[in-house]
Amino acid sequence: MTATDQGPETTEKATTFSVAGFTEEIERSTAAMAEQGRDIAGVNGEVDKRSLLRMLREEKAPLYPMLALFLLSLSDLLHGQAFGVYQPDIARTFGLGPQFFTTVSLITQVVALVVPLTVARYVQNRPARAMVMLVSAGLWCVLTGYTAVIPGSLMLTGVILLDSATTSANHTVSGSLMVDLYPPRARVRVLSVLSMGAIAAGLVAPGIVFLLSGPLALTWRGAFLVLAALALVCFLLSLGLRDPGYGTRDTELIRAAVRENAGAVDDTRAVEPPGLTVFEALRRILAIRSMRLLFTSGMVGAIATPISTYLVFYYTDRFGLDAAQRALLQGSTSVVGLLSFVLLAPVGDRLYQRDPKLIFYASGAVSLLGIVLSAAQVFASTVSLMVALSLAGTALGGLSGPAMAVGTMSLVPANLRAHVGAVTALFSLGGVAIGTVLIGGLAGGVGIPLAVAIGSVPSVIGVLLTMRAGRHVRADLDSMIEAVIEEETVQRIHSGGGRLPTLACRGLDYSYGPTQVLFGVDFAVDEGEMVALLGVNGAGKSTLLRAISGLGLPDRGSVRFQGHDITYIDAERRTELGITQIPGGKAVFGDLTVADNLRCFGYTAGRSRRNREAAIDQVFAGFPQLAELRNQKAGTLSGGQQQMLGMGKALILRPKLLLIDELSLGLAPVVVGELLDMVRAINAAGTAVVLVEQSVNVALNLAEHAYFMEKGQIRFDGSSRDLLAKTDLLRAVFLSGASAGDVPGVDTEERS
Ligand SMILES: Nc1ncnc2c1ncn2[C@@H]1O[C@H](COP(=O)(O)OP(=O)(O)OP(=O)(O)O)[C@@H](O)[C@H]1O
Repeated sequence: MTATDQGPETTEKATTFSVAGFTEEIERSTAAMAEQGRDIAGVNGEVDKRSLLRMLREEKAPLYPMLALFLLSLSDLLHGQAFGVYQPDIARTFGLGPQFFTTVSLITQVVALVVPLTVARYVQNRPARAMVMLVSAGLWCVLTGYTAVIPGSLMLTGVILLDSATTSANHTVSGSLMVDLYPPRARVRVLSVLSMGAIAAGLVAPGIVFLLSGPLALTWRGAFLVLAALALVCFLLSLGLRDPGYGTRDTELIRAAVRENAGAVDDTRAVEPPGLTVFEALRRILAIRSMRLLFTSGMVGAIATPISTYLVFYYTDRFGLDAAQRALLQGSTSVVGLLSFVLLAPVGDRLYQRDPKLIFYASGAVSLLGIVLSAAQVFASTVSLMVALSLAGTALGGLSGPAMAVGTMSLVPANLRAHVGAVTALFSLGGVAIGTVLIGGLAGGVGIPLAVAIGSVPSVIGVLLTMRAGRHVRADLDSMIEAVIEEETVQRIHSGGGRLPTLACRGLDYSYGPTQVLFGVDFAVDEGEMVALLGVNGAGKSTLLRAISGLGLPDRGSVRFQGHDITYIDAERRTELGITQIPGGKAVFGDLTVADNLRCFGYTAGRSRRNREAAIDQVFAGFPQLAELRNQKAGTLSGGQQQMLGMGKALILRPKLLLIDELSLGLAPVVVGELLDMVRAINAAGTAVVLVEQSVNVALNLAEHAYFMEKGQIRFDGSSRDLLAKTDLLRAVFLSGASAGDVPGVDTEERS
């Protein structure tokens, strides 16, 4: 539970309900396992001083996957390079102008947006990342080979698009696969080695292309054939790459530790977490505060992306650099980048292991320096100064690059890590689009030097956001680890024969914008139970219902339905799972007739026409008043009749959990009586009910189990009878003037 200085300190527990034990068991387990979880996840602050090779040997992490990942990136690079270099020759052969390539490139941008999200969703609950990479690499061979004999521009378009799709698919899964292949403390160094490999290959690839077109005098078709053969070699050598499964070297080990702690041998998962849709996965990732800041930082920072293109033009014009000199500058940048990885990546790794937030700060500092150096280039008076400034920026990149990439992945649940790249691409594409217009406009208007200086401002804001993200990283890593422990504890409780509550909310924090209104709320409802949720105006009752029904997302904590984590599941999917909410006073479609309103609920339940009409007849039998008004528009009904119609929703959907907000508000006692009879009948048929009420009488007459909320916290969790004895709590409700009824145990004097 979140410690907070707001609101009351403790929850009074008057009676122990079976569900209370559930939340407490999870609380105990997460507290007991947190330190071990951090240790397994490699974020306990201890720096592992073993050499990479020794660590990999001791932790039984083979080198082969690293080699395969390198070969696949090499293959990616070679065929990409070939397209880049031979584009003008291909264009000449088919009589194509730059228009053709810019149009195709625009479509590839769309592909690059759609494919990552689709692939990330595909692999979310399937360890198929190695397969995605190998299929992509296989297709590159075919596409590169086919390009050698390509007949015309139509097929060329197809090849370019398929190539872009497979490249995006490959990039989407590679980082997440590497993370699962190697132990947490080796990851930054493994990624550094792979990055160095990619830079080295980037230096060699142009040489190969030069060799093919220069000394060997091959046409572009011949060169593509040779490159296809090289890609084939890379593909064949990588065929042994396998997906080890999600979280095998972190979250699965934490789960095993929880099992061991519980003395359990059975590792089956009785309560499978429901898969998330793309939208739900995005919501899940964006609910992580540091990730939200990082994505925003990425978007804002990307505004400056076009600056590098303008700088190239600027060098060329100002210092008259020819192609060879530009290539030399490019080559030296790669060499400096390589050195930077060799020398600085180990420092970044140590910083990350000591405290992940340090790498966020270091990354911010490096970027800030990079921005200053890049802006200073436009004011350099000589080529050598300009080159020195450009290289100085690159020289620092190795410090934070790999550690930031690993740190970012570690914040996200294992099976959603492939989504990180996809979301990053989405955000930065927005930034690039803004930057293209902004920097382009500025360069034309005020000249390149001033445009570069002004364009650097968003980058500085991006840096500040990255540093701010660093402040939340520790808490977010802990939440991730806690969620894994909680998930496994639920499995243990279930497989140990324990009962899972119908609903269990744990440690819910909820905010509207900057205002936090729920503070560490624990709330559970047993199977078939009727629970009253009481509290004064503004205590947070409706907000809690929002988090349960999926109308709003908590900042922290979990919502479980029959053991399944549904915290980030869409409201409609919750309805399908069996959660229905009847919101106070606004439960109907005013423009539709009574009968059509009921039919709408029937469609939601996906019932057959016959069953739907039978269920509607049942509602009319329960509320004869509604039967008489069946063809009247719902908006013209009285408040009580509208509530009856709303209640019809529950009769038709037959949920497992029914949430009712303010049933009795403003209604005549006789109407309330009728509605309550129906609530009793629904509950007696097996539906668990949460009744949010301000009328203490109504709630406590109906429910045996009651919660009392105050200032966003649960103040009381126990039997209604015991709550009635808490006159100090109930007085607050009365003083708010919400109830007119008499409450046994609260005399008139106390109420005044
Ligand atoms: N959409 C919103 N935007 C901003 N603040 C909100 C919003 N909805 C509720 N709040 C605030 O959140 C707090 C909790 O409100 P909530 O409606 O959950 O309380 P409640 O216990 O259900 O009270 P009531 O019975 O008055 O609805 C209140 O301070 C309220 O002003």
